[in-house]
Amino acid sequence: MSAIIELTDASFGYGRRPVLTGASLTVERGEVVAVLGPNGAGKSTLMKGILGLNHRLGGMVTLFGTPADELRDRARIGYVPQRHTLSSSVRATAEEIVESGRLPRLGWHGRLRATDRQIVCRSLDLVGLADRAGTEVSTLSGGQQRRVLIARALAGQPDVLIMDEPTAGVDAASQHVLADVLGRLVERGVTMVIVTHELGALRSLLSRIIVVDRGRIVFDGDRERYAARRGLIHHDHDSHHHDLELTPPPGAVVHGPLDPFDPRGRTP
Ligand SMILES: Nc1ncnc2c1ncn2[C@@H]1O[C@H](COP(=O)(O)OP(=O)(O)OP(=O)(O)O)[C@@H](O)[C@H]1O
Repeated sequence: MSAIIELTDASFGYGRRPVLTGASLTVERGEVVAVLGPNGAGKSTLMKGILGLNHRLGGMVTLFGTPADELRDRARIGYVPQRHTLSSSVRATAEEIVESGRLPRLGWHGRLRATDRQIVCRSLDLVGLADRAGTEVSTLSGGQQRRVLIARALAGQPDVLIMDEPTAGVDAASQHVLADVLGRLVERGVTMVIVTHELGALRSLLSRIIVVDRGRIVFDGDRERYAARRGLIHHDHDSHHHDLELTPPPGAVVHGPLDPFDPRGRTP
């Protein structure tokens, strides 16, 4: 069976400016991959690159065995963007928001049928918000809104869920609830790529860890290998990254030739 995501020497950026270069990686069905790295390293750029939301400046992206540009069924990839909560001006219930995630799956008639409604209910249930279906989202907490957005992505029945910092900016209690939600998805075999600053409660769920630093993938391995190499990782306490701020450790996976450009050296 083909890999869900396959990048071969891929470079992504904005306009013609490269931000992440020489990225090669494969995500197989059922894997749960964390993407770690300091602020501005290029983690979101990597996610957006996979989704085709920025410019690919080189290399190949293959999704479900098809070159990304030729993939018709975009709904196969669920995406929960970074720092995304719902605006207080959104007047919709949790259920209505989750229903909107079902739109790409509706037939020509464009109406929700009984099976669609069941999927919407199940998605809300999976994120622990079944009892809030009729609640206005603007009255929900930040953590609950994030869960509504995860449910919206799930309602599209994606083959892979890409989440950019699902636990960022929510309180500790909500972080644990979110980790439980992700745990339930792992039990169901949902393939996930999760950008995160802290492995924290997610650690036990992960099958692989990828580290991005200064626009390069500098580590790609399982939890054991990551734990073994962590000692080689240099901590920077000025950063709000609790897990790491690193320079490429010896033997790290660095694809392609070293790149002279350093995104952090640039003026915004
Ligand atoms: N839309 C954009 N247009 C131009 N440059 C951008 C854009 N988005 C990000 N960048 C630049 O790309 C670089 C990497 O940013 P990116 O958001 O990918 O990092 P990140 O690792 O996700 O950081 P963080 O942990 O802070 O979210 C930064 O220098 C940033 O300024």
